[in-house]
Amino acid sequence: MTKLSVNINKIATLRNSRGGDNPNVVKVALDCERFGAEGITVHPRPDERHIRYCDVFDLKEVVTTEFNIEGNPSEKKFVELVLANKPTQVTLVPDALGAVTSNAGWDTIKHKSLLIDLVAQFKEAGIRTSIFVDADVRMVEGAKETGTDRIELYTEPYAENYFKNKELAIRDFVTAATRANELGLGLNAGHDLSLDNLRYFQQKIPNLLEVSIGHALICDALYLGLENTVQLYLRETKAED
Ligand SMILES: CC(=O)[C@@H](O)[C@H](O)COP(=O)(O)O
Ligand SMILES: NCC(=O)COP(=O)(O)O
Repeated sequence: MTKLSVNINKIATLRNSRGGDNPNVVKVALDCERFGAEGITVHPRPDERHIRYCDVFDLKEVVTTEFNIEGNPSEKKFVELVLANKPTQVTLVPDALGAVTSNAGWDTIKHKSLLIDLVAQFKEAGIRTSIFVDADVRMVEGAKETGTDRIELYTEPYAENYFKNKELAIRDFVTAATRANELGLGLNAGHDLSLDNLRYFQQKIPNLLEVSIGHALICDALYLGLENTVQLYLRETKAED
């Protein structure tokens, strides 16, 4: 069954825009859990444009579902933050410093030794590991070599092509997911998933354990309300054929 992890980055974006504490990210996280969210995801970036490092400590104290921290482990401060908070899962993302948002998965072949060391460090601390990868079988196989528990398929290319040709848009993701299943890798997915494209994705992708969704969900909540929106997304993650 695919779990829904709500990414609350954009709540922090709104909070930071006025320098105060409204909306309060801890309250929103707890409300999302109360509305049915099966996880909370945050992505503290080095410039703290939205989620701040201090938010992670506050959230760790109260989140009772799966807590997923995403970020670039090339930043020593990020590694220290994760080890200090010991979330359910850490998702390693190769973001360039000035990137507007995450826009690519790891080259798990080129960065194999770095990833092996990082995965070992986090697993030794009892933290489940996930590596953000493109829907590329070579990158999936490279991820397996790192010892990671899971991969997260970067789904922006799927979302971008969904309305043009959904069968074509999903093709590489089914191939990559099938290979991950064969290798015994747990399978997550995220980036630009939405109420439009989520049901088809989760129905076609074998053994999808988790989707982490933020931007579209928070945008939808502006019109549909947060409780209703969380439950609409939950329904899409559980929809049978
Ligand atoms: C890794 C990924 O695709 C997203 O989880 C990312 O967290 C989005 O980051 P922004 O919210 O900063 O766009
Ligand atoms: N890992 C994907 C995530 O957490 C949220 O991505 P998005 O839905 O904000 O694009």
